[in-house]
Amino acid sequence: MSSMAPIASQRPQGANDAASPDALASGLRAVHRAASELRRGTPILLGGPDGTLVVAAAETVSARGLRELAAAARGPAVLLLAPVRAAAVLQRPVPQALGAPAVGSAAEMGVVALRLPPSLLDPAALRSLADPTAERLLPEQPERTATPPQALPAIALAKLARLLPALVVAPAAESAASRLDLFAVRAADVVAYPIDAPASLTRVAEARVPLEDAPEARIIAFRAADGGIEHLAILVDSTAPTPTPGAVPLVRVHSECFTGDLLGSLRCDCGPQLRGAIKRMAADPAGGVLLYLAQEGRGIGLVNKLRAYTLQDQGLDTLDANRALGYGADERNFWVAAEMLRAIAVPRVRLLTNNPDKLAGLAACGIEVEGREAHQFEGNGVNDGYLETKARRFGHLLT
Ligand SMILES: Nc1nc2c(ncn2[C@@H]2O[C@H](COP(=O)(O)OP(=O)(O)OP(=O)(O)O)[C@@H](O)[C@H]2O)c(=O)[nH]1
Ligand SMILES: [Zn+2]
Repeated sequence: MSSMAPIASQRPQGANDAASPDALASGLRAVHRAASELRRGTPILLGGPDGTLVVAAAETVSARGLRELAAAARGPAVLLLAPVRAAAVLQRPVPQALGAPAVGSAAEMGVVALRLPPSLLDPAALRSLADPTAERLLPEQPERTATPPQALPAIALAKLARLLPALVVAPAAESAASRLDLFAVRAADVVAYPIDAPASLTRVAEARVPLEDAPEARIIAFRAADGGIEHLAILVDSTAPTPTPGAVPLVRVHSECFTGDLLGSLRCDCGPQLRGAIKRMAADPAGGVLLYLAQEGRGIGLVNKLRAYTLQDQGLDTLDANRALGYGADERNFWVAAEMLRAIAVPRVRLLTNNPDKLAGLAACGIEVEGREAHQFEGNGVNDGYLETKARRFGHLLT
């Protein structure tokens, strides 16, 4: 495949199939730009079939952003929160259906709207409502109200921006976009993003990078049309005495973990899994491929992972900490991995993992998973509870 050709070989059903490559790229770019606006505290417009919302992130919005939001609105602002966070803010128990939803189930998603009295339309109060690690006494309690249209895509956009899924929104006035120079994005592009972004990957660079445990390793970088962070494929040639090139390779799908991979954090098992996978691939007669995906913190981003760690120090486990922030237990999908494997002509794999969702996820994306090899490391005294939670609540396979 030419290095600049898009990899959109097998776009899944449900994506915007009629879209030309140009339309696809402009939709992706618009989502990425809207996410950046939210990250810097600026409101955006989110347009859908039932009208347009003006949207700002509770975590980042400034007093100026709130004034811009009010100027663009034709109705009162409400706060959108994920159901588990809303239940905490309202000081009510999490509804039964949400107490123990299956990982990745529809019950994990959802959105609740709260009316915002004027005393809470203030950046510090909004941050406190959004962030369970930054709670403080508020002058008033918000009340539940009707959920506006486009609430779900709005929450999805906050998650793509790796912000807390907590948004101040209001119905937008007709002329808001032109009058106030706010960036506008279509809800349909936000919804299609998780599938369209992997379909737009291109190979952008490749180099030989000898590694301590794999002297012949090569790294290939892939970039999506949104301009986001690149994903990497690390090709590990076999150093076994009798290599069998062409045999089904060992593949590890590894989500980035700054703390574990780079700093040697003892909270997780990512560092040993990363280095251990490369060592194992080099020793395997078939060699291997390690896909290093820009999906820090199971897709919630480093900042939210640090917040999740604070909640874990207060007694929650890794799964409930994600949910308390308003995120699902695992926000990843593995389309990116499948597209990268297709691009390097590896349609069949032996997968190095304990995670049954990775096996199912890759298979659902068209990769033939010929077998699984366990990739288990002993606890280190700090991560024992984390490993136990992965086995008990995420269903990780122990052998
Ligand atoms: N949100 C969150 N993410 C975490 C936590 N601990 C580790 N991670 C992230 O989890 C990801 C690591 O998961 P993977 O190495 O793909 O492993 P896995 O899903 O456990 O499956 P295996 O293939 O069996 O290792 C990385 O992105 C880490 O940053 C945590 O407590 N909270
Ligand atoms: Zn980790």
